[in-house]
Amino acid sequence: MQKDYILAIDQGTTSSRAIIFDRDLKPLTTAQAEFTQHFPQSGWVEHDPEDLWSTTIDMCQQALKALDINAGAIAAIGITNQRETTLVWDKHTGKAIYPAIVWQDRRTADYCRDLKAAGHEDMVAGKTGLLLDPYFSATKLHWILTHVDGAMARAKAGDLLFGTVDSYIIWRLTGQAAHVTDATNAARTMLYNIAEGCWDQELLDLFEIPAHMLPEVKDSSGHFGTTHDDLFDGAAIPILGVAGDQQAATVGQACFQPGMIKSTYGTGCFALMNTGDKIVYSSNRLLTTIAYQLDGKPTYALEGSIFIAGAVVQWLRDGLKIISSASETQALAESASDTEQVYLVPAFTGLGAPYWNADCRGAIFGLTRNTGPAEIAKAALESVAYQTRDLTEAMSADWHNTGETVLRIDGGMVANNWAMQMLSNQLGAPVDRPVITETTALGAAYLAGLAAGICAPPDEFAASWKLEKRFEPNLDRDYSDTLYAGWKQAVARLLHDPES
Ligand SMILES: Nc1ncnc2c1ncn2[C@@H]1O[C@H](COP(=O)(O)OP(=O)(O)O)[C@@H](O)[C@H]1O
Ligand SMILES: O=P(O)(O)OC[C@H](O)CO
Repeated sequence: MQKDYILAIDQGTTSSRAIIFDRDLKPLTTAQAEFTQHFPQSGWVEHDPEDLWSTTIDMCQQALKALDINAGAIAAIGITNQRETTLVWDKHTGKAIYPAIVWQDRRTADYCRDLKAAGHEDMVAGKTGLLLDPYFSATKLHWILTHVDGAMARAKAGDLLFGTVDSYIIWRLTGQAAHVTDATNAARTMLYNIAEGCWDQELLDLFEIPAHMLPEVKDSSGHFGTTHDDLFDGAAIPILGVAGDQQAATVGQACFQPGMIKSTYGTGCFALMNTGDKIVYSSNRLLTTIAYQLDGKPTYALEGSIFIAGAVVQWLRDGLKIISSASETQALAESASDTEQVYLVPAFTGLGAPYWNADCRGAIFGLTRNTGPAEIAKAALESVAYQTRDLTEAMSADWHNTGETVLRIDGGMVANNWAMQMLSNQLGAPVDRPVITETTALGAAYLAGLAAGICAPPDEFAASWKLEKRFEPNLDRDYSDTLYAGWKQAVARLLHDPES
């Protein structure tokens, strides 16, 4: 049978998606299902592993049906996923021993504080490129092993396996045959030495993790396993591409040259700058990570992670109820008074890069009797631009790039022209929106297609990247800087900086 399609699985924080691409990487159909978020205690976020699996497999079946094709026509599967989220399962029964602890979960904040106080942060950061924060998998995995009855003993006996979401989905897709991950996902666990390209014994000792629970780490494009006969009418489909979702978006945006930046605006915002084969350690509280690994060679990136971007717009809709759909924010911002300068700092769950403060909470500054929904909506959109400028300023301080920086944007929020224009004004640089904004799935499909021999090498793929709209700065630079200074002051007040 002619194998004309690539199936990309995007297992995200709030939904699972399956997208089928043709051989030219044109998306043909998308199936998407949301699943329940569990918040058992303040600061805790969990997913039911069965939900992650069942929505994923159901969406694959639904996409095949929508396109009316047989699974046998799929040449390869590419997987991309919410990163850091931690699962532990029994290798004999396949059953997870605890819900998936989601990347947003802050339950290990005290443990991280203790490890910092004991002086481990420099060693951890030096090996992993990450900060000692609950965000990453290691402290979540330690929590499961030390809080679930008997878990540590079973792990030591070799009965339990650990994985990020990609590993868990592959384990199930392959009928429990493959326990693998890729280097980009491994780089988010805080157990992986990004310079040496291996799990690190000193880190495993620190977090008390038995090495044999860990998956084998592979290139982002290569053979991860083959789907089990029972799943797709007997078709054995090879899984040929895997990358964490922000890294997959970096690939989908063809940010293959050092200095290129992509920024994805979904629930949160994640900006990655390619730093080539150089590991750049941040002096400005950014993360160092692996952007992708091809032919055994890692390409590194600096990453800025903002926890709330599009979610602030959801809050306007579901919390404040001043809009009924996200797109209304554009007209509201356009109609807002020029003389009111309101700042909204959306620290609903603390602040991520470059502040890394888990304890602060959101605030609105500058309210007057004239402040209404339009000014609040404008301030919400502006907060996304200011937070991105925080990241790009930190990136330029870490990476002394002489060329012009262009930011490639994607994610649901980039549909908002007002917000993207504001972003360009704040950065004082062009902002490029591509024709395909489903770049995460595109990246996963490309990695799979590359290994399948269907897709062209990276330089040719990069040449096929298509611009839909470029936003250029159109506001006086001094005025933009004054607005940004106001934002910095608002954040300083929130963090109780005595200097503010
Ligand atoms: N026109 C718009 N203006 C502002 N925000 C938007 C707009 N359209 C979507 N969003 C925001 O984008 C987010 C959805 O983007 P998406 O990439 O699907 O996110 P995720 O993959 O994280 O669920 C939502 O938080 C939504 O509020
Ligand atoms: O699932 P998303 O798109 O919210 O992405 C989550 C990130 O991978 C967390 O690091």
